[in-house]
Amino acid sequence: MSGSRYTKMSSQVIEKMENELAFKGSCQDLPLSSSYEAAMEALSSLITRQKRGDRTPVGGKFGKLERMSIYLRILGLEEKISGLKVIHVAGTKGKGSTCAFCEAILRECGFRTGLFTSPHLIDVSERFRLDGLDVSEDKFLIYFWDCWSQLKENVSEDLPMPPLFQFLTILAFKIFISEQVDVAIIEVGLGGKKDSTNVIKEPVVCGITSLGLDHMEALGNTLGEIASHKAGIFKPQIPAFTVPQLSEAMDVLEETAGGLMVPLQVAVPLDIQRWGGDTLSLSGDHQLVNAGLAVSLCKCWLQRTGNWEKLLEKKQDEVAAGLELPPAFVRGLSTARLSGRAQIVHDTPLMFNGSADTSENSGELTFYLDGAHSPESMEACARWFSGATKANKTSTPLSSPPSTSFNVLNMKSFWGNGCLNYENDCVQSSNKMSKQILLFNCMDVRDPQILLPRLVNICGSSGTHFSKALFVPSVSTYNKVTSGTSVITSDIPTTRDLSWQYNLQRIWEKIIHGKDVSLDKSSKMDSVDSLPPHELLYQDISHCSPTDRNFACSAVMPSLPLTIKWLRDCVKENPSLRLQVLVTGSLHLVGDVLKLLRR
Ligand SMILES: Nc1ncnc2c1ncn2[C@@H]1O[C@H](COP(=O)(O)OP(=O)(O)OP(=O)(O)O)[C@@H](O)[C@H]1O
Ligand SMILES: [Mg+2]
Ligand SMILES: [Mg+2]
Repeated sequence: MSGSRYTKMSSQVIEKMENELAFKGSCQDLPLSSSYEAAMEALSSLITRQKRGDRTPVGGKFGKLERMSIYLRILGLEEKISGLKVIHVAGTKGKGSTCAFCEAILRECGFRTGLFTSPHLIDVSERFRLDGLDVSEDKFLIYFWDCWSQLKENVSEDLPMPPLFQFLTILAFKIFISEQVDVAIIEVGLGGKKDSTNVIKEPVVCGITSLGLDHMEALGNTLGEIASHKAGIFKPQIPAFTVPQLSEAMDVLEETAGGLMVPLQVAVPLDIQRWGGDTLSLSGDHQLVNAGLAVSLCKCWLQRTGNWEKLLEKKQDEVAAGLELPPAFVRGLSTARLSGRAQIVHDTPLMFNGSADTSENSGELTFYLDGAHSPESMEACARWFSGATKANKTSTPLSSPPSTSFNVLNMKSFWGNGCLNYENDCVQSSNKMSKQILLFNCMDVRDPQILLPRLVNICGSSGTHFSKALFVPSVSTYNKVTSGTSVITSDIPTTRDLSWQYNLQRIWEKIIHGKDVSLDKSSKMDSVDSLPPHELLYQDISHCSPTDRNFACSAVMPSLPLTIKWLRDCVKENPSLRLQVLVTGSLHLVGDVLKLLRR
């Protein structure tokens, strides 16, 4: 175990460089067809056309977990998985965040970490992190093609290639085992009992995050049924933690735990007054619940692997000085990151070092990105957005944003508690006219009749009102796995069907006007002329009229790249404007926006 990573830094750095070189060497031997794009093509071929909730087996005579075991055996991984010291996390909402907190905490404690989360936003490699960083392309390619070719050699009618998520799970195990991580933090894909990740037989500890109604087509219609799927990750006598739940869910968790002699405890949400840090790196009140769970999971993991006492020995002074948590925990909770969840991106022509300041000639454009797509998460998202835009109005604490993986000139991006700006920006901001804009899309399996009113009501109850809503199709789809370098064109496909977006708009207008409004629109758009005039954004809500052809409260936008350009042009044209754009409803949409802002 590399418990004292920091003291051995120099030799480890050398070793790492040697490894990377060795990797590069072996990559050069890969045939051209084994490039990253080819890997994406291969992955895309694993996407099953099966509708969610359709339970007919997608191939072969074996059950899903049975197949997982066979694949792992083919790859020689089955035995080795038991050597991984796993934290396994299921739940409806907060899995990724909880896992990200756990990863950062244990890395700060000095361990080599592996983190497997889903879904990804921009590039599939985001799903696999080693020591807090997305797996490098070189390593990804080696492990990917290794798994791919071995499985391809062994497929048969009874045992076809695994579907996408199963393959990605196998790949995660392959990477973490080969890279000899000290801890593997594994997020369940869907449910628990039947999830591909549930081949883990003896995790160190299990976590169940907030439970709610989602994926009912696969998991059942009641909270109890859903809880029963999630509790399917419990293993005999292995400790488990959850968060405060409704009794309908908690009863089922307790019952399942009882049957397996699982000691199940409820982790208390983090007390922000007493935790010893400044701000959590992931914002929103709901993150206190996730952080509390992560603290319990990590503490348990450290105890069960014999490292808790060691950690206390080293840091006893600080802990004795009255801090609630060991300093490594505080550092982890203050730095964990997960893109597209309550993420703020300041899209200005300013550079990070502030040297190219042209903002006086331009308005401000800030994106608030949150991939919420279920009713509960939409509420959490609404509360966060209201709070974050308010915090900005009163120009509260000014601190430097944490560093980010983005390194682009015209974008500042960070994860924070609504503390948006550097000092200079706040002064400039004070005389700008703020407008809150919604940029929304959701998949047609979601119910916008629930999502949109929730968003409007929660925001409204804290005084946040959207002056406009823009409905736009996402660029990426479920049919293709793309890489971060894949091109997003601004062309509008002539055949694009926007009827779903018009449907969203109709629901929106009904919420705003309190009655049905008839829309006389063709559901196809094929020209840039279809973009609304910039004035749409300047008018205030009192000018909105359901009879106005341009629907002043909302607009359907023909393409996302054009929408971003349109927003940028709007603020360029109007220096006194400050647009705060909430992007939500779909992780695809959020990922696409992030991708477009990066360049
Ligand atoms: N504890 C929570 N309670 C309610 N909503 C939450 C909670 N944690 C996160 N969310 C909301 O859910 C969204 C997704 O968060 P996160 O990625 O942590 O969850 P997840 O369980 O991994 O979700 P997914 O189903 O997308 O994999 C966040 O953007 C936020 O809006
Ligand atoms: Mg989910
Ligand atoms: Mg997730």
